[in-house]
Amino acid sequence: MAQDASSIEDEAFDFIIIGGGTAGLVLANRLTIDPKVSVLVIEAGADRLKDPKVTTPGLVSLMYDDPKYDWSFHTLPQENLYGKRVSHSRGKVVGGSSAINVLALIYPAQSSIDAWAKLGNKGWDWETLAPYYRKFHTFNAPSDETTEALATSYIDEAIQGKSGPIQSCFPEFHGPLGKAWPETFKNLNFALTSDPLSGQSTGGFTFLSSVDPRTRERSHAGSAYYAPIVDRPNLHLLTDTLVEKIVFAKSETATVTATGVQFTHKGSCQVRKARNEVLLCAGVFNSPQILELSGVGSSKLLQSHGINVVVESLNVGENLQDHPMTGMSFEVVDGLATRDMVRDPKIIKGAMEAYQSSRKGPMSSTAHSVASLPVVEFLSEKGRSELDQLLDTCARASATPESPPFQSSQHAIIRSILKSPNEGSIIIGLSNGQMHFNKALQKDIWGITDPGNFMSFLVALAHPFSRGTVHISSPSPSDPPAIDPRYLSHPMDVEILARHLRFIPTIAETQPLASLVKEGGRRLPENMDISSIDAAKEHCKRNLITNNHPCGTCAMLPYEKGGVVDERLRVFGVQGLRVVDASVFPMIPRGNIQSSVYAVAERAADLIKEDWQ
Ligand SMILES: Cc1cc2nc3c(=O)[nH]c(=O)nc-3n(C[C@H](O)[C@H](O)[C@H](O)COP(=O)(O)OP(=O)(O)OC[C@H]3O[C@@H](n4cnc5c(N)ncnc54)[C@H](O)[C@@H]3O)c2cc1C
Repeated sequence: MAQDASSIEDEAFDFIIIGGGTAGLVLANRLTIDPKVSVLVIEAGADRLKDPKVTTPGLVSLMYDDPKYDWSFHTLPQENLYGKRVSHSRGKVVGGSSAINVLALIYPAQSSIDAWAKLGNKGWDWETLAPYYRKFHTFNAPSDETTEALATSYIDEAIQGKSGPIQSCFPEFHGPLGKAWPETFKNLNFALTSDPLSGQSTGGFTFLSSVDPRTRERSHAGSAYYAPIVDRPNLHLLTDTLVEKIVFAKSETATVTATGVQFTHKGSCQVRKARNEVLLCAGVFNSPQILELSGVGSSKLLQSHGINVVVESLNVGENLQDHPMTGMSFEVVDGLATRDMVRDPKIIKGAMEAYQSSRKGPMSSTAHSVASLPVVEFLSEKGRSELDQLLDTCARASATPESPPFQSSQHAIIRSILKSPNEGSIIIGLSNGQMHFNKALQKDIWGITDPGNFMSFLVALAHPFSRGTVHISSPSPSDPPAIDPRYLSHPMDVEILARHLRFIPTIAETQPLASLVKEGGRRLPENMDISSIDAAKEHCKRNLITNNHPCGTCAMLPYEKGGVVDERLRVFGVQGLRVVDASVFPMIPRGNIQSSVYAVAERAADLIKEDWQ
């Protein structure tokens, strides 16, 4: 249970978990099933399990850029985005980013996960991981009315999770937009090919949400993995506590072992010992930061900040990947209700009352329409040869003597995915409200500042070539790390994104969605020009945001290929230390990544238990 550090003054623990977020709480739950195993979780944020902003799906955007919930990171000025600093929310509460995300439960393509094995990680292929995508969740079937309206009969119940902690369900509140979406993609010859959990699908569909259908509240690592076991005597959680560094011991034979964790709690600096292992689950930006602050990283960088080098590990903080996203908004026909209507306080009041009294209405759900497509222009014979030419030109432009060690094998995998007509290279989402892609802060991107009601199309690159970095900016644990995703630094990324962007008007002009777009209505951004590829590329550069899926900064790869952890997630060069969170993904999977974080953490729990049997 959550407690004061003074009440656990002299204790050592079998495992100390740094970060009570998505992956950290999966480990906490699974490891403490054995009452003989003691676990301490240390979380920088507060316990807000009962906070309506966390629990109510429709209130999600109120948490962004609020330090009570959000680390509110910003990238360094991005060279290819005219110096824009892209804002990155990250959950700073019990449950981590799963407590503030937009609840989309989407599964990756098989090829995305098989890529991990191809890169040298034995046992990390789809076949091994598929059971873990089922283990973390329980699927809840929709009503007949929803099955009909949102075309959800694609669900193959045989492959869905039956007893996992996270609850998945479809929204029972939906309007004409959600209904029109799957039908529109069918009319574009992009009907969903199979249940996405098969790893084999492309096409447009209604996706599941991480919502508990009994309460219509968010189902996240905090509510589903931690809250039910809060009374286990072998589990301890310290909240509002910032980890400063991992403590190491060096043996006579120079073996380095993680022996504990140093943290600040209520203004005092303290250390707790770990008998077995320290499990670093602080997320894609903070995990590499904590390794570097602890002396694990590039000696050149650490020495420049006056930090003692414990283990030289050149790849910490490298290999940062994300799904860059852009899009546009279309005004909808008069009378069609969208999220924009919440600008009227009476409507918010009514929606909140409906949610509180019967768990119904707009507050009970978030966006639920998505599609995964290949580049349509590249499907013809002419298009295929254009793609080959582009790939060759871009490969020449990006190959430099300083190319990172993982680049050529990762790029070969992306090339083969792009060339397959059965793989999606983009995720297109629909949001029922206006969006402002040229803004930097999350709250401004989602702000309802323009008159009128809109629908927005979001286009996110599923398989980016660009790779960035995150490194400490100072020796102080309180200073945010320097985040540099190097968005669009590989020329192929903007080529793909621009082509998909130009496909949006075709979607908007296809029935039945077309009948919901206002004739002669406004479009955002105003004066948008995507009439040529070059103009569309310019739109991408000026209107790029993140789809919030950064990963890869403590990559699971062979060391010489750019790895930080091995295939049992153990940090190279150190005993008793693993990383378990989105930072270990060697390559970003297609689609939203929380399902992969849960699956990886479930598998990690099994690996840890196996090693300590
Ligand atoms: C705004 C947003 C929307 C998203 N939407 C979706 C979506 O709809 N669907 C989807 O699939 N994915 C979504 N994602 C992505 C997904 O939620 C994350 O990738 C995933 O939850 C990350 O899990 P994690 O375990 O790696 O890190 P986190 O869940 O972020 O956990 C890290 C934890 O470590 C703690 N921590 C960090 N540093 C320290 C320190 N020094 N001391 C103590 N504690 C520390 C943090 O406070 C946090 O609780 C979204 C993410 C965001 C931010």
